[in-house]
Amino acid sequence: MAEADQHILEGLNERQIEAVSTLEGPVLVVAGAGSGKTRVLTRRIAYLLEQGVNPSEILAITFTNKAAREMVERVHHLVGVEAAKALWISTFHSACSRILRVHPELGRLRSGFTIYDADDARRLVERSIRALELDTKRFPTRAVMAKISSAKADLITPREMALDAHGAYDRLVATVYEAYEAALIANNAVDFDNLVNSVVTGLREHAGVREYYQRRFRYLLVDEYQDTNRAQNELIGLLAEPENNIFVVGDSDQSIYGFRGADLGNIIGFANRLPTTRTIALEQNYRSTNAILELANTLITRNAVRHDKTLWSELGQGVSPLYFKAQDDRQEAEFVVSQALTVLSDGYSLRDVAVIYRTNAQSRVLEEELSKAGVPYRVVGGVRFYDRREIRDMLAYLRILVNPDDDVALSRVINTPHRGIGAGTQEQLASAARTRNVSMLHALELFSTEELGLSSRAAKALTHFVEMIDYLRELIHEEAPAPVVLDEVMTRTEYLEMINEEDPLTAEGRLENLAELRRVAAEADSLEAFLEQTALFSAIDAELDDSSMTLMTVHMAKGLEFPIVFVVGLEEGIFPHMRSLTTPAEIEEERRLLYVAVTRAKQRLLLSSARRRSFQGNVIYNPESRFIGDLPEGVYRRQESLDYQPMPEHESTKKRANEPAPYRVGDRVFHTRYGEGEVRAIRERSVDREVVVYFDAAGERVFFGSMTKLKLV
Ligand SMILES: Nc1ncnc2c1ncn2[C@@H]1O[C@H](COP(=O)(O)OP(=O)(O)OP(=O)(O)O)[C@@H](O)[C@H]1O
Ligand SMILES: [Mg+2]
Repeated sequence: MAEADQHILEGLNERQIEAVSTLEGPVLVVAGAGSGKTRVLTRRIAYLLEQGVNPSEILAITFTNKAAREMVERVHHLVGVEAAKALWISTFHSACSRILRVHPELGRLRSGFTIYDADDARRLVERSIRALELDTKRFPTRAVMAKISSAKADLITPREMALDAHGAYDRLVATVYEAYEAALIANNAVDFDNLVNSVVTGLREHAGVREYYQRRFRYLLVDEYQDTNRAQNELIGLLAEPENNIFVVGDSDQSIYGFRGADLGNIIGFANRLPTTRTIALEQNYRSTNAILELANTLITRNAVRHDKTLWSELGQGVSPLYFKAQDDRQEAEFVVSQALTVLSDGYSLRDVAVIYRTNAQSRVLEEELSKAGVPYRVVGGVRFYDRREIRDMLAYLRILVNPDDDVALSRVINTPHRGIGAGTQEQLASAARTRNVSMLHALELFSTEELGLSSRAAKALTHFVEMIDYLRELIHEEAPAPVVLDEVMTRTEYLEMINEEDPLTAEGRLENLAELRRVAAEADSLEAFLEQTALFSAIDAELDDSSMTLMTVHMAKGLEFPIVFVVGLEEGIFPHMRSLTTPAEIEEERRLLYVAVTRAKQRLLLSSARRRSFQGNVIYNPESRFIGDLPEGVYRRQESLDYQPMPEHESTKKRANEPAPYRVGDRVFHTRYGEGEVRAIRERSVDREVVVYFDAAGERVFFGSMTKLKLV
């Protein structure tokens, strides 16, 4: 064996070496958590390069951008920076968007197309529902979107959906789907699902392009294969032909994206579809102590639908997992804080600690307790940077400049800041554009405002707006750098003034965010590259700070590992989640989620639940999670505190709410921002009070808790 080989194969067991060095034909690695699947995949890339494979012939797919970047780094480490640069290591979404940038025709797109994220897509679906004059109560956007998205995961077209429809409702959903797809094309945009789907359908239709990519990507590698959907699997299958040098790793016990259309059949049927497959199983776990693995193994064997495998490790027995049953969510958070501080004194750092929960909403109480104790933390996937309003507004402006057909972006900012283009005018413009089959901005450029049937008052504002956009677009033609364009947008649109005037309290933070955006823009090669990067940014990408503790959902934690792991909120209705209690299959997916969570832990695992917690403004009592009941006492230690004084915070808000409200329904009130209005309803909630006011100028608003800004008139 050459010396370089040894270096690359060093620190791998025999079966891992087999997985790394079997280069020709399909290879399937099925193995439990922490058995080195990702390590093997990374080493295999290095090995391929070492065997003389050209970096540009390799396409490796990971599940998050963060995982992709980590892998680039590891490969960089193993084979040097030049080779690492030429490789395609990316998520399905970024690989497909890269292909579409070069071949937009695959998705019936034109260059400069926009990638719509979930929020953009929602707006467009809603608009399609309205355009078809369907009742938005019977066709709630979210429900319709879910149906469309799951159809797309299975590569089902609107036509096929209509043919398969059982009953009128489903047929109408298919019509919305069709209208939505048409609107995407008209806006020169793709949503996340279509990134993959359009490449698959496009490659099927365009033999030339298909053969090009098949020749180009001679070696394909996929991590977390158990979570691929049908469309993603088709893509891989298509690209791998005819040589089928395709290497996939996965663990069916960690399949947790069923709700998004992931298909376990992909991994189970892999060897059947490709009969020359070499299947390799790994059993040794290199991540966790045996105490943690025992708990994980006992838990997952309760699932009926699975292949039996048992993980073991040579890392010793270790500390037995601890389960703490708190009186309420605040005490649970205090437990996390105090335990985290204890492990610090054992020589760990906060970076070694992760708190994992089932739903994002659970982070709030934890965050409050951590801030109170002065413990630095980072929430992965909370209100994400790119979801903040000022960031989305700026990006919408930039998108219009690059893609004037992007009506969703245009609608977002046409009247932000306020420039007298109200909802009525926008509706009028949208429908005039629709009948002329052009985008809203083009309608304004091609037709006079009279022709479009717009009022003369609106006409002036609109002309002004178009002039401004034209001016800014000049910058794009001159290929001005992204931060320059961004600066011009902020000043020309008077956006900064708006922020300053709107709310002095939050202005500072928002200006900081915009400065941060400018910094990111400065690092991008071009404005297009910048927009693409922001569209594909996933929550997990937030850089992990060296000295803070990490808070995140189970879905975000997949593939990661931490010395100390807390799994909180082990209650019926939370974990398992209340939306997943109906079928055994749903419960099994919840159990796999918990399995993923606990197998992130290397040395210490701490589980907890609360008898009582505040939830969406109410106090709820949940029984202990059935998953705790799955575990025999032997695999964990149990702790409960009975002498705890519950919920001081909640009591105080309650008291405030119990004081009589200073006004009654029907009273006239004044608000500094909205002016005068009438109190329409006062609702006492267990922890707070809700006041509904109908303002003469601003319409209905709802206020919570302290209402210092409302004065009786
Ligand atoms: N042969 C080995 N010797 C020593 N450490 C190893 C070996 N194989 C893997 N490891 C280490 O074990 C840990 C788990 O490996 P890795 O993350 O690749 O597992 P995985 O199978 O991808 O897990 P998951 O299913 O959670 O994604 C890592 O820290 C890795 O570096
Ligand atoms: Mg992995």
